[in-house]
Amino acid sequence: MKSFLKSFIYAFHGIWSGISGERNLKAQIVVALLVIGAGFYVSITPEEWCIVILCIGVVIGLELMNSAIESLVDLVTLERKPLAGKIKDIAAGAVLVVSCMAVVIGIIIFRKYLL
Ligand SMILES: Nc1ncnc2c1ncn2[C@@H]1O[C@H](COP(=O)(O)OP(=O)(O)OP(=O)(O)O)[C@@H](O)[C@H]1O
Repeated sequence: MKSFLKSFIYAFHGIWSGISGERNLKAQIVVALLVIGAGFYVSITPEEWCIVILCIGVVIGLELMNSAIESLVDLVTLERKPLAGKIKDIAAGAVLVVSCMAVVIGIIIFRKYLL
């Protein structure tokens, strides 16, 4: 039980260091808060809330993973190497794919309330 609690504390510490160190993550959290505010404002349905929360979680979770991969690459080498750049670019690309998907889903959900 104690180690379970410790893993939670380490995970929260990881989330906090990701947020405090990464500009992109801060921006994504601001956008997520705006979307949540908009959701309350236009009273989206429970099903729409599930989709919105899932999108926010996936984008922020993947961004945290991207930060971890960037840190790992920097730990392995701080020299400019094509493979290091490629790894960082692929990880950033994964965030971009999911972010675009979240934007499209957001437009589909909020469109009917805005029109
Ligand atoms: N070690 C490296 N070797 C080659 N290219 C790199 C390396 N590190 C980063 N890059 C390239 O720079 C892009 C941005 O990387 P990153 O966000 O880590 O910033 P940085 O270039 O290390 O500088 P900073 O951390 O100051 O923003 C990567 O997506 C990659 O294309």
